[in-house]
Amino acid sequence: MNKHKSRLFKENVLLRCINCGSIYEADPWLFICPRCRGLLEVEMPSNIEVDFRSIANRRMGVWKYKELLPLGNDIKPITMGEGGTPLIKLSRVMEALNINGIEAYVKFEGANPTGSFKDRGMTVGVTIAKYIGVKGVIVASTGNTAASAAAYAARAGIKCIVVLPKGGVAKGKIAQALLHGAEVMELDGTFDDALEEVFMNVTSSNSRDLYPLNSYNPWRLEGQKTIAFEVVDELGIVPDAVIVPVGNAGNISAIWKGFKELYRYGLIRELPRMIGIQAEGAAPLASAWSRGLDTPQFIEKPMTIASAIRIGRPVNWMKAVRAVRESKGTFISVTDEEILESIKILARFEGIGVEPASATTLAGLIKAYNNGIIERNSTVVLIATGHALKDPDTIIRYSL
Ligand SMILES: Cc1ncc(COP(=O)(O)O)c(C=O)c1O
Ligand SMILES: N[C@@H](CCOP(=O)(O)O)C(=O)O
Repeated sequence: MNKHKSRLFKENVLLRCINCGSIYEADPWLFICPRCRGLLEVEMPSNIEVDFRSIANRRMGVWKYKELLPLGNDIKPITMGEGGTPLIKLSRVMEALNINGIEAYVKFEGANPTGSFKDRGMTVGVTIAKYIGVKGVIVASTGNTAASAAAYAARAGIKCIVVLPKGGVAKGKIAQALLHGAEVMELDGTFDDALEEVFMNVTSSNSRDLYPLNSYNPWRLEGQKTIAFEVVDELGIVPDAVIVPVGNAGNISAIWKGFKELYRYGLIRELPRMIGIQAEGAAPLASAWSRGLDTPQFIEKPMTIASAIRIGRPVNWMKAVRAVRESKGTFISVTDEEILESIKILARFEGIGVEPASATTLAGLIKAYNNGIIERNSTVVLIATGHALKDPDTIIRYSL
């Protein structure tokens, strides 16, 4: 029997506060800077021995890039082969929309085991939860985080508690959480209220029975940065722009972190522009951006048909604003009508079925092209975050 437990984190992995820059030792339970209450981000070691060619024979997916993840090399992951999602070139859509001179791809995250990009984060987050020996995991959710946490917790043999905004979650996602045995609690209020409840409970309690896996947990976001790795690995170039739906704002931050790390390790020579898309009724970041404000104006009652991104107080707003600013990108808002139309276009012209939040990316591309934000001869990747089957009611209600 091996008496020495493998190290949870690689040597020289640290946590850095994104607000005051304080540095801390890697700690699975540290989420917020004790000095200034800013969010933390994982700082990877300054050099890493890996390049895309040396791992070319490995199976695609999150763990293909294990050298670029903070977990110790001997840690056994809780995995279902997540990641390695298709990168689908758009052709008929571009013709139909008369968008010329742009090469556009959809990174179809709906092909993950539970049908959304959250699986990339959960494989890392639940692996940590299992290693540290908690009884279970806890999340607030608009649905996909819940479905994913529930499935990975089931695979790890631990509990999962999900707190959902009552009436605010698409049916497919609630069904998944229940199917995988999660304890589902509904709260009268918004997702933001639910997240605050979970956050306050976890941080104010001394108990370490339940491990929180929302995106204020910087370790979970490490799994999501592999979207950037896969895009470069498969395309063979760095796209000019990456278009990402923005809700709690963790994913755009994680993807940008992934690109920056590739750059820092000398694996790429350019960086893409990050374009974050919000739905008009839930656009604290896009509306602040368009007014030239530094901080978002939070929305008490966010409203959009895209329930996954019906979020008024994005917990990762500071990371996301930094990603967009550093990358010389932008935030854009799109209407519900534009979202519905984009679902239909992707489905009819390319056979790609996405949930409403994901369709913001095509709506955003159309706007960005029409406004000259994306120039001719650009290569653009749209991150289609979740599968159409997540939200069948919207498809039927709007006769899509
Ligand atoms: C399908 C889907 N797309 C986009 C998002 C937005 O991602 P983020 O919260 O990381 O901004 C979410 C969840 O928030 C989601 O479930
Ligand atoms: N859309 C999300 C909202 C929660 O985001 P998280 O990244 O903080 O978990 C969901 O699916 O619940």
